[in-house]
Amino acid sequence: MSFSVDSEIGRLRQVILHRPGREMLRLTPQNKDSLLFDDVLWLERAQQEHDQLARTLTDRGVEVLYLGDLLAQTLEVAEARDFVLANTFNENTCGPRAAEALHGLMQGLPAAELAEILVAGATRRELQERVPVADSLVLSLLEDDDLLLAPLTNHLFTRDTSCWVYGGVSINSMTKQARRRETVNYQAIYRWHPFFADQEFPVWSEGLAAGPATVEGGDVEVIGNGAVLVGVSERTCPQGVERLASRLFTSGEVSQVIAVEMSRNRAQMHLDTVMTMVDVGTFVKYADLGMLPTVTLRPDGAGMSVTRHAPEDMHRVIAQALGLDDLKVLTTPQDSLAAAREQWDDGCNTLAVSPGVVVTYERNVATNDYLASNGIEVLPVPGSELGRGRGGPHCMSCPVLRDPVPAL
Ligand SMILES: NC(=O)NCCC[C@H](N)C(=O)O
Repeated sequence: MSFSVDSEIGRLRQVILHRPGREMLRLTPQNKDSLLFDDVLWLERAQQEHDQLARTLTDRGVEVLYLGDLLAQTLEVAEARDFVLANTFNENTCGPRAAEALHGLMQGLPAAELAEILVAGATRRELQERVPVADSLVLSLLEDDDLLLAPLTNHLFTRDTSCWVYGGVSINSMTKQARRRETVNYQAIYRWHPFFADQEFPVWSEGLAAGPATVEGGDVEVIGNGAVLVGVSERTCPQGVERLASRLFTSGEVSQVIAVEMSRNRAQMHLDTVMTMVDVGTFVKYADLGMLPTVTLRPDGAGMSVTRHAPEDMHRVIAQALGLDDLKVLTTPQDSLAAAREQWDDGCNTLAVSPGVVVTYERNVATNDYLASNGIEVLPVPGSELGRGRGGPHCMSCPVLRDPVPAL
């Protein structure tokens, strides 16, 4: 079988999710900001909510692959384990003394236990109980409950760290320190997990190697017809977009990339926090986003052409990329206070399971009603706990396989 995501809305067949786990128990009022959460969360309830998201998908025939399982199975492969450990426990991250001891300890753990620690992180106490290290300056300056290995609380948002674009995957270099180690885990999974290792597919970005040319998957929307929409945002920089575009153009699979120039702020950290595709030629869009400048990149000989468009042309530019005269843009009629609240709660962050059928957070009542009144089938899921990390169904899902959208 091969993997392919050639639209945002084709029938979803396979998706990677991450069920929140013990990493969330590390969140405190003191560290939540650096871990990119707005509050601590109640893990059991978050897991119930997440299970309901997964059930909603499986009820629609979607196969759910869990990141925790993929990582554990990957770590059974010796080369994968070496790669992950070398990029997690090394002299730059732990200092030479602790790195040596921890590397040795982790090499000996069963794969499932190691996978759990890599995501949940580890405190000085937890590590010292297993392998006492007397000569580490790094460990000696930590308190017992300080985290030497940070928890990966944002693995929950599987969309961002890797994203499938037509027949290949972009393993992304992440902007925020709290998310950089997620990339290590995905690089190992895509290279060594038998599910992926046995297949041929292009890798548009090899993760860590992209360094400061950051792209996050929440900014990448595969709108179809050989086009990709990418937000230039708080998280995705122009260098990253240009690099991704040149790889996509070389493959011949993509004929244009439209970069959307966004403001840089946390509430709108990725394009999918303000705008997602819900049906053929149809987007849901945050009321106060307005019209944004866009830049169209197209292959041009060995290079690319770069065409800037005024903000008022935003919808027309996207429509033309889809071969349409205009877009249908669904913007919930509500005052800007209500609109800002629903945007904060990921009202526009929908995950399509097929054209015109989307999973959304149930709390965004006005947006959900508006979508339904425009013929979109809404599958609401709870998100009171999950939403504390500022991501909705689109952020929490990495589609690996979608059917092509049937011709109208
Ligand atoms: N695509 C998305 O918008 N993902 C949400 C990511 C939330 C996460 N707490 C972050 O700040 O990166």
